[in-house]
Amino acid sequence: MSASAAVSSTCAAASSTTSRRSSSSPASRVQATPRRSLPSRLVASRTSPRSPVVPPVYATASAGGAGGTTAAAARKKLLIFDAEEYLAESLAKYMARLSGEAVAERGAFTVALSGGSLIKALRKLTESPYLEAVEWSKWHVFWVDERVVPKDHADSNYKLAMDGLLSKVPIPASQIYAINDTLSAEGAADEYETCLKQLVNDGVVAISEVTGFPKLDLMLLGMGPDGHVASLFPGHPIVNENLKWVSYIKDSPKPPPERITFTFPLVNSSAHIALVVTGAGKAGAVHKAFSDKQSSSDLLPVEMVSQQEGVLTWFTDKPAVSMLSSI
Ligand SMILES: O=C(O)[C@H](O)[C@@H](O)[C@H](O)[C@H](O)COP(=O)(O)O
Repeated sequence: MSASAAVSSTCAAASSTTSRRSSSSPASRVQATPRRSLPSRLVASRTSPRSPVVPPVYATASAGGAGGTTAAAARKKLLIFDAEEYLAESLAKYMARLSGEAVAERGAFTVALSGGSLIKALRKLTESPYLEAVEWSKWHVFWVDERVVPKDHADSNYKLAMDGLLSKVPIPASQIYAINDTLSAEGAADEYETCLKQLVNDGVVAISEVTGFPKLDLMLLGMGPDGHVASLFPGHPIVNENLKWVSYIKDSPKPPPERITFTFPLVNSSAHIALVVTGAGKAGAVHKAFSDKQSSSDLLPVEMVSQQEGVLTWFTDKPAVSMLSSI
């Protein structure tokens, strides 16, 4: 059995089996060097001697864009990096800062992962100084979207994250909320929502006073060339779901077809959202997302990412923004 399959925690089971699983998971077996509890401002200012953070070449709020309101635009930040290496370093620093702030404020850091290239971009978190400085024991990890496949399947976002990140940092296994891969897509989505409700009741997950939906500290999104985020695809009715926290699809245009996904009201209730978008294949969708000429009738899913509170930060590279004329 693979390392990722060995951790069989599901969202529903997590709260009742905390102590048993936390002592036996690959994640909890990681022997990090003794953690130095640094204030978040210090964590944020540290850089790795091997790969110094190189400032992004451009950073701004968009002139208009998704959501349309001036307030929403003012909370959008575009970071463009010369190399993926610098993006990864900056992303780790950003996450360490947010983690430090959330732990200081609420005693927990709630973060949702996507699949795809994002996980590779998180690799610096497994290295010094982040491995030692981040309070991993306070992390609660969710999936923005997940493919409905067994957890040890090559298509599983859980496996991807476990192999690339979660098996290398000491987050208690009971705080890693995988979907129940024995259920149908519908059943898994319902159970995941129930799990979130339980964690809201337990005070682990906050609730947005503005929207009434759960307010995770950080939502990490990738974007497809078609402008999809999570498993919210262009033209699919799921993008208009406004009641459920977690929903499902059985006809995803990106394989595999069956997935569960956070809905837009949940995504947009987050305290922070990071959109990690690299490569020339994404340039068209990035261009549309930053265009001033938007109409609500043809919004790409990425253009529907618009928080009620908090900041949306784009982590990009030059190829991804190559169609933005003002840069
Ligand atoms: O499970 C999934 O398919 C993802 O969550 C999906 O939303 C992904 O983030 C984008 O497709 C971007 O993927 P890339 O970064 O690999 O292009």
